[in-house]
Amino acid sequence: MGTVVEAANKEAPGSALAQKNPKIVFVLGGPGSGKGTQCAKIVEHFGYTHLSAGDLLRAETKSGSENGTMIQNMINDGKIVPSEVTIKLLERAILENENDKFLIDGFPRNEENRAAFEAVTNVEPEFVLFFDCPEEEMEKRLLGRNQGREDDNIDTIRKRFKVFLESSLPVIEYYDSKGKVRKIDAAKPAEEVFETVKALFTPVSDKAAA
Ligand SMILES: Nc1ncnc2c1ncn2[C@@H]1O[C@H](COP(=O)(O)OP(=O)(O)O)[C@@H](O)[C@H]1O
Ligand SMILES: Nc1ccn([C@@H]2O[C@H](COP(=O)(O)OP(=O)(O)O)[C@@H](O)[C@H]2O)c(=O)n1
Ligand SMILES: [Mg+2]
Repeated sequence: MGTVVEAANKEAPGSALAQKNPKIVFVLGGPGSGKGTQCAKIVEHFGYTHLSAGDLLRAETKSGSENGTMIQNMINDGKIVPSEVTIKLLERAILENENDKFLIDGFPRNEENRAAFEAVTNVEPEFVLFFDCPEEEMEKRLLGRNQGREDDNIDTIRKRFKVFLESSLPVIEYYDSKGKVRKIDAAKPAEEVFETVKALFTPVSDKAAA
């Protein structure tokens, strides 16, 4: 971890990303909690750009890049890809886009992700959406997802749940201690979940006017 963070610290103050200073919302929750589904709705209503770390990593495996095989193997085993790789993809996607509001879905997924991103960008998330959903509901959704994902099989799903509990929940706890977490009951139907989400993105002044 040291090397990524050290390198990033050197880069941080004048980096292109730090200069752009984008507005960022992290979207977290277990596999199958509905992150991608809710992000699509937020994009539609609130003009954010959705960046899914998993989608960026999957695209990279198909690009024939030197890291492709390593990324594919880690995804198939439910493991978290080294931060350096994921952050480069996120950084590029943010800089390529003229929008300055981003939903970063499925990142940071562990302490290394979190610390390295903070060091590179010097950017704090506005807040962190946490989709809270029971494991048995998430398992049911993942087994029914039908997006042709190689990691949506029961063996890999179990590994992903373990990684979520051991590595991702501590990141959520970290942001919770800073008062940044907006926890949402994600076990309800998607439209009902979005009603709660919507309230978080609607400015207080608009709510008063409505
Ligand atoms: N609230 C919900 N209730 C039931 N099914 C849902 C809900 N939200 C999403 N789904 C379905 O569950 C699966 C996983 O959702 P997805 O948004 O891909 O989750 P994530 O990105 O957190 O893994 C998809 O097939 C999606 O259509
Ligand atoms: N920050 C991240 C996000 C995803 N990933 C990898 O990509 C896989 C799929 O992530 P995803 O966010 O698309 O998965 P879901 O939570 O949407 O089901 C993860 O299980 C990890 O192997 C990662 O290594 N680091
Ligand atoms: Mg997803």
